[in-house]
Amino acid sequence: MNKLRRPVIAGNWKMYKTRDEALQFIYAVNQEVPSRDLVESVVCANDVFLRDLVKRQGENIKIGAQNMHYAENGAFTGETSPLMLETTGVEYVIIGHSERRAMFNETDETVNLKAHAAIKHELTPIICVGESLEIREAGTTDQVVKNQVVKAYLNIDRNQALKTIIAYEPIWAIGTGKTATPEQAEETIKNIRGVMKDLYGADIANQVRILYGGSVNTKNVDSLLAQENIDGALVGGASLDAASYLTLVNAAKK
Ligand SMILES: O=C[C@H](O)COP(=O)(O)O
Repeated sequence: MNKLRRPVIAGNWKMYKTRDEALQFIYAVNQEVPSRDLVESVVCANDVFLRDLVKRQGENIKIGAQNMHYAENGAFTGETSPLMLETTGVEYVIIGHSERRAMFNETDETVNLKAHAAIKHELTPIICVGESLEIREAGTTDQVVKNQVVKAYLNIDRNQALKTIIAYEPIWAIGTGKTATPEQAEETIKNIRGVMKDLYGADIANQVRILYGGSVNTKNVDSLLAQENIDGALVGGASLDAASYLTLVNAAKK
């Protein structure tokens, strides 16, 4: 792909896979994923067996969580804190996925608090933004996504911003089989990079990785990653199968 920035392929397993299935996946891909110098290969799994996966991860694949609370502890029944995630050894955490925004009360404010908490605990936040179909049809995608990005990065400084990854996921493309065209994805991601430039300057904006997510699969990955500003993918369904995941990470190799 010959990318300016090191590509990232992050699988988001959502609420799929038992512990045994997850471990089998890791055993299957450990020796097969390309060197980390070429592509950052990540899978984000359920909290219950994160520690088991981290123990068995090879040097070229890393494990992430799919969410966390922003507080270090407190009366938050059922939640996982950044301190707790730290003890599992994970290196990444997805923040603000549209499913969490839609079903679990995630807001731009909590996304920002979680981004701060992740950075503080040396977890790489994969910060999700993206518009609904109504917004795209109304022609206000750029404004809405800009607003999400600005709010997510409130009081995050330049050095901290460098430690983040953004995932642009149009809600209408998630799990629907309806991928944004490479040009649509590139246009919005270029706009996001412009927002980062306004916030932090060109040097930072040019280093932050921005991924596309939404029905990425082995057939469309090449055309999406061929776009100048798309640095990888956040992948749901197509990350569940080891062979499919390996095709995606190999496609993203520099
Ligand atoms: O986090 C991943 C996204 O929700 C995309 O899911 P999908 O690849 O199944 O459309």
